[in-house]
Amino acid sequence: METHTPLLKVEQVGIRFGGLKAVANVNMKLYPGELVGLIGPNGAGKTTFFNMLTGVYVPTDGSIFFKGENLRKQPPYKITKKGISRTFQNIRLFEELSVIDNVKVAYHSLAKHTILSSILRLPNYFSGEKEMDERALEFLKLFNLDQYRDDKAKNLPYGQQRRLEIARALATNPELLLLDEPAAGMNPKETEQLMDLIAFIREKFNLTVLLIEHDMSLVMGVCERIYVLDHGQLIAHGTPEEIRNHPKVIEAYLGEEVS
Ligand SMILES: Nc1ncnc2c1ncn2[C@@H]1O[C@H](COP(=O)(O)OP(=O)(O)OP(=O)(O)O)[C@@H](O)[C@H]1O
Repeated sequence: METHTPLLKVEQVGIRFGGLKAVANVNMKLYPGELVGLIGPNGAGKTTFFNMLTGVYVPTDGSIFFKGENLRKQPPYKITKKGISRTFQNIRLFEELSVIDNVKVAYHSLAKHTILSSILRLPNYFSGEKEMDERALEFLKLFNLDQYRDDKAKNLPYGQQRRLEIARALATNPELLLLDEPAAGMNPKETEQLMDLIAFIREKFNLTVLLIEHDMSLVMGVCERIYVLDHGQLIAHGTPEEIRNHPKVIEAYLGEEVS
């Protein structure tokens, strides 16, 4: 694995909010095709780390390289175009839009037709729209959401909304997919199906996936490697087996079940 060039290289990254060091000295390498977990107790800095990877926050220290390019001060939309896509811990769908439109908005910027041709309803507008409909529908089918295509996103059952968020994140053609607690609020069966789906889309779309999860047992089942944050610091990284038995991890999760 170490012989490949990393897709993502994070060097000594940190961020302060006033006096609070939310994340400090984090190093991480993700190689193409890996499914890697990022775990840690509440408030450990996991979401803040995602926010730095996606340009929502500019790190106070360190560098983030994606395909060799420094992402410093790149705005979120440019980072998305470069190939990093994410979902959020709290679902962020366009609630009033239909299920299919939630997917279509994600890749509207990649559409071939121009604004003028859509205003004038020129033929390439219709062929472009048709192509987008077909592509969006393919994503929906993959996620078993096609039967809901015209329903408002807010009317989907909770578990389906979570799946729709992932479908939308995929529609921007990412190479790196960041999933922030995708199974939050799901029942065990939905969670298991979701983990299978994540493993499947990783293969199908040649993705590298970084998965935030609070529940250790869940990440242990699907991830090849795991990074552990606690109080903003990386306290361990390794295989699930190494993490399971790591004294610092056990200490950080003291009082919680490490399965
Ligand atoms: N914009 C901000 N301003 C001030 N403090 C912040 C900001 N964003 C995050 N923090 C703080 O940074 C720390 C890390 O928070 P973060 O949400 O990244 O943790 P987390 O590991 O994702 O937690 P959880 O598992 O509960 O989601 C917390 O103390 C949080 O209050």
